[in-house]
Amino acid sequence: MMTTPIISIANLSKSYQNNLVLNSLSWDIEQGDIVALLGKNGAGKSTLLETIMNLRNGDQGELKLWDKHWEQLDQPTREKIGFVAQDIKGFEWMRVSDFLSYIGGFFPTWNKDYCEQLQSRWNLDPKKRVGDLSGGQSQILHVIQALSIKPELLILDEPVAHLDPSMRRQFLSELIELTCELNSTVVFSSHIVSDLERVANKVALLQNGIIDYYYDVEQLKSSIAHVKISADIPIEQTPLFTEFVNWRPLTNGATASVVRPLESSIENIAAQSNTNIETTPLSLEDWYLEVSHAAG
Ligand SMILES: Nc1ncnc2c1ncn2[C@@H]1O[C@H](COP(=O)(O)OP(=O)(O)OP(=O)(O)O)[C@@H](O)[C@H]1O
Repeated sequence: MMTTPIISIANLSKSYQNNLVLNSLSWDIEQGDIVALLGKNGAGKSTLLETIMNLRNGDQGELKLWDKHWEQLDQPTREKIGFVAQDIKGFEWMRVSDFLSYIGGFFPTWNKDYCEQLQSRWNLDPKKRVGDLSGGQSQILHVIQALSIKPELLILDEPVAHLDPSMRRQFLSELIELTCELNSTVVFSSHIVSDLERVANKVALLQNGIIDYYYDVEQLKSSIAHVKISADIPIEQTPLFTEFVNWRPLTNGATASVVRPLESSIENIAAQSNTNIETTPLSLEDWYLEVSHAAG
């Protein structure tokens, strides 16, 4: 059954002076998905997420949330969206509890009890001043703020960037568990592959100004592999092998990496190309290295 995507982007472009950051990017995100948006530093993740949030304007293209342009979204719908920007400053003199009640005052959907539960769950001291929080605690504060409206759509720009490695995974998985209880759709950016494992069900890779890869995580994990093709002669990459990158012909075959789910099975490809193909599974980490290397 076809459903309307919760976020629908068509041919979105955005440049800063001569720097083309988004290049006719199209992307649909379905209701209920937990999407990890990967991309190198400077790939344009913040630009994309802030454009989705209507905080930046694209130069061209179309963006719809719940099948409506921003100007058509009514206030109750806008209040179903939680957003955590990358670095948030301000209100430094306020105590955590005062800050949260102040912000809560702007949202009819604010759930005070839930907000307090989250503060104790993540050990955020309500008496501390916002300006005295560590980078990680400040991120937790803003995630609590975004969750306290029980959002239907939650957009997080590098939500765990300031947490130490042991906390990153734990906090992210608790956060996603909570959003699953709320049935929220979540998009979070990161440049670290291990952040998405066991947390996201979809992975998107932003590079060269487009969503170059967008797959179901499990489907992708079961497809990606390093392959060694054996033959009597060097094998060049042909149109049959579009899901492969880093193709290297050898005197007796070739090596390459499968980086997208294959249209046909490896056995079929081997039979069609009259070769023998050995595969070694790739980790998502290796996949990310291979695809970003291939993109240059
Ligand atoms: N306001 C701005 N004015 C000019 N250039 C900008 C502006 N904001 C971003 N850029 C440039 O656009 C590109 C993309 O930046 P963006 O912050 O969207 O990337 P990112 O993927 O979020 O990076 P990171 O992972 O480092 O946060 C970078 O080259 C950046 O320098």
